[in-house]
Amino acid sequence: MSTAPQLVVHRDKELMAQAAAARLITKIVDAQASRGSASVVLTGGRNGNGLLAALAAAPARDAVDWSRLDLWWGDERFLPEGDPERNITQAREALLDTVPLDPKRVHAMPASDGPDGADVDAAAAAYAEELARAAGPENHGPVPTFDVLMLGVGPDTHVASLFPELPAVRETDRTVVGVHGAPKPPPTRVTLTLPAIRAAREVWLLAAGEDKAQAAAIALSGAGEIQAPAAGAYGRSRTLWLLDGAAASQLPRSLYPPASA
Ligand SMILES: O=C1O[C@H](COP(=O)(O)O)[C@@H](O)[C@H](O)[C@H]1O
Repeated sequence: MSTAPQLVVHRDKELMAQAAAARLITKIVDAQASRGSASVVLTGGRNGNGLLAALAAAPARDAVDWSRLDLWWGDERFLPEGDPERNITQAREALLDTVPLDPKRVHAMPASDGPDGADVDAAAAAYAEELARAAGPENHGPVPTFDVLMLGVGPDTHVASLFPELPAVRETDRTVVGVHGAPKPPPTRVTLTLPAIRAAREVWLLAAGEDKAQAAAIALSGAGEIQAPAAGAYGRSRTLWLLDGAAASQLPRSLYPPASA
């Protein structure tokens, strides 16, 4: 069942990143207190990396037990290990190299020079198996119940590497698929599918900047998920849109009324 989106609009993208980082720290600490460990799915893109950089700069980051955190990715650009355009390379630079993570709990999506070579579909299947191995009987299917799954929203409403009208966004069975011919470079990618995204307890969609305004308005105004993939991203218990004022500027008044004078 879908959870209705809740909106939080911050003044600007810096404040949004700082507030989202604070929110994430609290979620991780709470999950570790109640379940022993936490699992978070990271996103690439400007807003996702902004959040990680804000987290790296937050003194409260020391409240997290980094050794009891599983990190997964929502999507990856299918490029060689260490390529500066890979989402994990950017995440390492922004945060991961500065905190004491357990390397066994950092679940990178495969690279194009990994065990499956340039076969992106085999790489996607391998990641699906890794997720399935991590899922326990308490989970609802072949993916763990992630505590928080974050998604950047592209100006075309794409989330992860689910682009409008491409086959990946229509996938109802597999949890991870290879993407061929993405409109945003690089064309070859690996992505979680909507069913895998919806296994998360909380899904957070990050949208800051004027170039996200139209996408946010479309996705939050009842568009279909095939045309607007962000509209199909929701969590089991919560779906949270974290926006800045610029990204919220085209939302219908019923969703985001103008502040009273
Ligand atoms: O290519 C990608 O783009 C989206 C959105 O990125 P942004 O820079 O427009 O915020 C991102 O969420 C995704 O993970 C990434 O692979």
